[in-house]
Amino acid sequence: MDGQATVFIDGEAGTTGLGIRQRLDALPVTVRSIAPEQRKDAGARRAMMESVDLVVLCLPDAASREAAAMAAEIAATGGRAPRLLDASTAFRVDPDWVYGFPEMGAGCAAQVAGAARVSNPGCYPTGAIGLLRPLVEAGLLAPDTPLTINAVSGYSGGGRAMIEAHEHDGGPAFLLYGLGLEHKHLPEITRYAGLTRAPVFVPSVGHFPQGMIVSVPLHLDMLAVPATGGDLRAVLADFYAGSDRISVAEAMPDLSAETLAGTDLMELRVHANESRRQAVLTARLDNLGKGASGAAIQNIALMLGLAAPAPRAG
Ligand SMILES: NC(=O)C1=CN([C@@H]2O[C@H](COP(=O)(O)OP(=O)(O)OC[C@H]3O[C@@H](n4cnc5c(N)ncnc54)[C@H](OP(=O)(O)O)[C@@H]3O)[C@@H](O)[C@H]2O)C=CC1
Ligand SMILES: CC(=O)N[C@@H](CCC(=O)OP(=O)(O)O)C(=O)O
Repeated sequence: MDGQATVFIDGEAGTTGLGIRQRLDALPVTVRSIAPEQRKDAGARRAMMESVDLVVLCLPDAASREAAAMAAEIAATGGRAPRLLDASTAFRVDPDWVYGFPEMGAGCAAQVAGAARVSNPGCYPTGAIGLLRPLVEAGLLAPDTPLTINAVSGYSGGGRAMIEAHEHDGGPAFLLYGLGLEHKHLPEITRYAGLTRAPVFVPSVGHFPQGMIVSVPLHLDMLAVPATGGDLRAVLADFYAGSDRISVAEAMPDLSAETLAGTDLMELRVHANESRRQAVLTARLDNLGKGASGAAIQNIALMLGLAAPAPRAG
């Protein structure tokens, strides 16, 4: 690639787009932006697409699908189609897209680096897969274990509309939702955690802007082999030993969801009570950091062959 790579963020003014725009200042790339009044103009977006190396889609699912179709049409008609990184849920389990979770295992970063289309992981799945996949791979959790995942997110997880609802109208202090048990993140959690049985997923949103905890209660006797909380912790610590963003931390008596707001970090913990043979696994992250824009900047750097910037660490 001659000169600096060019990047267009479709949805730059949105919550995730803004976080990516700010982080791009740390990379040697040229960011091309669309005039705000043209941000939904299909012709202007198409022209921008044809002029850059990478388009980052920070749009609702339907608009992402339209944008990806536009890129495919550019390619099919002999135009210069860009590579795509999509922040939405639209393509997370699509076989034509690479799932952009570089820490998920050997070879994942290289797959992202070589891909034409990369799907950025969801915020809740980053915590859930981060906790569960190493334990399934190690044979401690059978793929068909009946699991429950509880989670709480800051209200920025619902994008501009939910931010406005909380900041102008005063949203609910705590809302349990997704009680139809069909949350949009279930397919990617199930697939990339290596499970064959979909977990019961119970998300919630609190009246705070940013931050997230994903937690998985376990009876240790449900494990596939006899093991202690210390064994679970050792597997996780070994899995993430080389990561500068995901760490395995000491168990705590309580956890605040907001502590990692503003960072690109994720902390995993195993809180075990051996005499009861019980444990709770937790992942704490910023839904807008490692759960969205922080992960996107890792994927952008990989796709463009650049060193990832140091993670925001608060
Ligand atoms: N918030 C979070 O924690 C996370 C969000 N995501 C995903 O990122 C994506 C963006 O979410 P988020 O940033 O929160 O949402 P926002 O609502 O904050 O931003 C979406 C942006 O897209 C623009 N937009 C909507 N429709 C179109 C269109 N047809 N053409 C061009 N622009 C359009 C919106 O403009 P306007 O406001 O004027 O309509 C807005 O600027 C979603 O798919 C979401 O699932 C991923 C991980 C975490
Ligand atoms: C609090 C809240 O509403 N959260 C959103 C998830 C965040 C999001 O937009 O999903 P992605 O991370 O997959 O893009 C939800 O449950 O639908």
